[in-house]
Amino acid sequence: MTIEINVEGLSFSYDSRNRALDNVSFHVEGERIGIVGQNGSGKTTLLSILMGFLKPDEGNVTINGIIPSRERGRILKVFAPSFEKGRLPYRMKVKELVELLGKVTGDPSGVRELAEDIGISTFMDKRVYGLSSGQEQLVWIFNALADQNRIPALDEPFVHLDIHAYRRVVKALKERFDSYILISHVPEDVELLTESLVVLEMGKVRWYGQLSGLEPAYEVFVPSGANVDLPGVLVDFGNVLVCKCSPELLDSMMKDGKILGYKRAGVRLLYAQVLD
Ligand SMILES: Nc1ncnc2c1ncn2[C@@H]1O[C@H](COP(=O)(O)OP(=O)(O)OP(=O)(O)O)[C@@H](O)[C@H]1O
Repeated sequence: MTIEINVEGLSFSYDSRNRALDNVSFHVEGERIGIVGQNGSGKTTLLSILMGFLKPDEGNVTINGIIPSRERGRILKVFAPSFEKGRLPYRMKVKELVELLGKVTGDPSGVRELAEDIGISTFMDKRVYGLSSGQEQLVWIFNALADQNRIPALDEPFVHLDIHAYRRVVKALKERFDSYILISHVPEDVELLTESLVVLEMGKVRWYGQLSGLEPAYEVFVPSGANVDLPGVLVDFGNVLVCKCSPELLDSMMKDGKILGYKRAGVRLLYAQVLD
């Protein structure tokens, strides 16, 4: 399902001193929407407004034609949000939550399969208060992915996850859902997992649009002694340099065998420019 978000002149303050969102306007449309920005840039606040948990001080917001501040019940029928600092019933055992979500969604076997796939079946007998941060985060993600009829809206879902859990969650998300909203401060996650993007900085929108419209760019890893004409050096590790690179330059450096590795970095470079 396509997600369409329209935001016009949105401002929100938690207190009189700081504006968490300051006259924000953007339009994004697509199946997989990313919201990226540095710490404190307003990502969670924006998602809380989109999901109807906070009311804008000023401005207009619609998501798939729904006005979240007026129609919270409707929003939560369409979207399943998962926040980084969520609240779960603390005394509940994980297996009780799995059973409950099985009943609520009417798909107990699908829900048990999801629990298995993302790895929470290994700590089913624990109560929520006894979970590690990563385990608790997995339970939150499980909660948001349990109902396949709702679109997950995930706030920093990978922060506490180890590489195995990260891979399992990404696989479950991509296999089960065509559409989702993903908030992250990690540009690589957004680049790999989304198609349409909003970049926030200090409560303002700095860029929005389709990732396909971004110029392809790479970061290459080069030994510092290599005799190469290097473009912008981003990081100097002493023995290895990380450099910004166009697709053409990457191609010729690869033919010359002069690089140790490379990765796609369109969003990272955009993000760095925005923050410069
Ligand atoms: N409950 C709150 N009370 C007061 N100020 C808050 C509250 N929650 C967030 N803020 C402030 O609002 C601003 C935006 O915070 P928000 O949590 O939306 O940012 P974020 O981009 O999600 O950050 P992070 O990547 O660190 O999670 C920050 O300056 C933050 O200090």
